Amino acid sequence: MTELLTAAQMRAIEAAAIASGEVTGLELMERAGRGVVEAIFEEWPELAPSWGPTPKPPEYLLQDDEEGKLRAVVLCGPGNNGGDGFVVARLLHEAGWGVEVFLYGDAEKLPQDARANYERWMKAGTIAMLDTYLARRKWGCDILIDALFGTGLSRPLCGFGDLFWNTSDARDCHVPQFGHPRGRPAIVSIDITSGVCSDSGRAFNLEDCNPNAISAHLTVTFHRAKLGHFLSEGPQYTDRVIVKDVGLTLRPNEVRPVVTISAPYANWLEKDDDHKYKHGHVLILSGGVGSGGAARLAARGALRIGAGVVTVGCPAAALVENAAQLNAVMLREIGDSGDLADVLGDERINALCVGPGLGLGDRERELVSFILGEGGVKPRPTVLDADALTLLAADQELFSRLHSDCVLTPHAGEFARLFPDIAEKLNAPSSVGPFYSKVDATRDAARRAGCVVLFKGANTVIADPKGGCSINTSVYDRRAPWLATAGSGDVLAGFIAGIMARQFAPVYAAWMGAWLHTECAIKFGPGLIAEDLPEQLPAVFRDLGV
Ligand SMILES: NC(=O)C1=CN([C@@H]2O[C@H](COP(=O)(O)OP(=O)(O)OC[C@H]3O[C@@H](n4cnc5c(N)ncnc54)[C@H](O)[C@@H]3O)[C@@H](O)[C@H]2O)[C@@H](O)CC1
Ligand SMILES: Nc1ncnc2c1ncn2[C@@H]1O[C@H](COP(=O)(O)OP(=O)(O)O)[C@@H](O)[C@H]1O
Ligand SMILES: [K+]
Repeated sequence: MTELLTAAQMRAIEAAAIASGEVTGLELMERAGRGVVEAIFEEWPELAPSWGPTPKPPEYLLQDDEEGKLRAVVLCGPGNNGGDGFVVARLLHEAGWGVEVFLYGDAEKLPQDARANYERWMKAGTIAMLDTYLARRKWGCDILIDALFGTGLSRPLCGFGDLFWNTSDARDCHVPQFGHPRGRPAIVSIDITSGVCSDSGRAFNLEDCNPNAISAHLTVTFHRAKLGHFLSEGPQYTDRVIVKDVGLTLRPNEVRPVVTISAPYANWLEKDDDHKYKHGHVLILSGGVGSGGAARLAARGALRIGAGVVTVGCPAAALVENAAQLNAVMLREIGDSGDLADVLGDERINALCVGPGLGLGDRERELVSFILGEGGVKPRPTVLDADALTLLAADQELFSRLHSDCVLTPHAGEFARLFPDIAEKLNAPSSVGPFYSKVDATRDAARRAGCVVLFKGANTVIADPKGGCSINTSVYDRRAPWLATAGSGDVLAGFIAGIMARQFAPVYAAWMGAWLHTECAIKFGPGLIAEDLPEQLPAVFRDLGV
């Protein structure tokens, strides 16, 4: 589990540390710059001063640099991100590199600590204006440091993205051992790639200029990753994010950070030596003839994840079709709410899953309404997905009966139907940051619904009504785009219902279900179809030590 911070939270942590006398701003900046240089040498060990024979620089560099030095270009902005850049320039220079620094903005207006590091750099080298670098249209370096803007960027930039498409010496820059096949230098962003909002991951866009953000091979951030590294377009602008410790202590009483979900403990998932009903009984409602596939996928997911018993309920006409496809999963006729009341008379049924392939007719509305307490039925932990979400979106009275043991699992389209105003705010073009993020939207939705909301996508955000929020990341080393395949959401709904049947609170069931779902996709790899997902669980459990 890793905490992810907003720019305001990071500033508050830094300010508290400085105010307490624990550290000065200047020392923090020095640690940040040192962290960047360390990360560069860790990422490309052949560049580190202690690494064996001096690496041979590319030929074009030898022409204008007889000493055969490695070269860095550092682009510094007008704030403290630029200050970090001056520190990196100085440290690389001390390590024997040829370093050129270009400044965007007015040196006289640099904030105090950045100004101090500007002065220190000026004793070692020179500074030119950024325009001269842009006009040169040559990379002229092995590593380019993006220290233009960090967490303080609040308005769109124009023109910096162009730098990466108009450079004539890109081919000459090809240095195979750096592993960048497009022939660019290694591009390293300090804190966050300039042009990306650190709270939302959205790029600051201006209509006439595209792209507006820098694309980096590596981003080095400090203390904790920022939300923008994971959300929205943020991950598209960097291949990797490394977090460097700068000696700050997070004060959890002062900030309530969003967390990334990590592997559940094995003992949470282990079963004790008890009988099947002690491991819970899930009821999944299915649609009519020809529409049972989604419920069957959910049922398979619920059973594999460890529910003791799983039952699918369907109309009489669909019994034969479902019976032909189900073995370990049980089957009951549920035509209307009377049938549902009979089945729910069995108190051992302790988790419900409703929505996948359900349908949108009167029968289905009646069933969802019954599950949500109409007629006095005891509310049980319930996953509402797919068609159940569409029914909720169309019926305010139904929506108002959601309770704290519900989990809503919308994808972006369902989210927009359920929470149109929130989705509009999330998708509205905006030029002033920080932008409203998927985290903000999911938190607002959970507060309104009064239950857990799991907002799906490459990054799935899970929020509870009290503001607790976590992200199941599926980017960087957990990338699994092949999970976007028909029916995979149905399996996820089944996973969550199965975990709730094992008596985990809805929010834990949501985050464990989402994490295991991605893990199953990673385990299988490309070519995955929804049916494959539950079948990966035994191997995933083995890896976890369950
Ligand atoms: N505060 C601290 O003590 C530390 C800060 N650190 C660094 O400082 C960064 C944050 O510094 P700042 O808050 O100064 O923010 P930035 O350096 O990200 O930039 C803020 C500056 O850019 C200007 N600006 C914003 N949008 C602009 C635009 N579109 N065009 C032109 N100018 C624009 C602002 O008016 C402000 O002057 C972090 O990302 C991190 O790299 C690190 O050195 C660690 C210590
Ligand atoms: N690019 C992606 N990378 C990783 N996971 C993704 C990506 N796109 C979608 N997913 C995941 O795939 C699942 C798709 O669910 P959903 O949209 O409900 O599909 P369906 O209705 O076909 O089952 C969700 O769990 C979602 O988080
Ligand atoms: K930056």
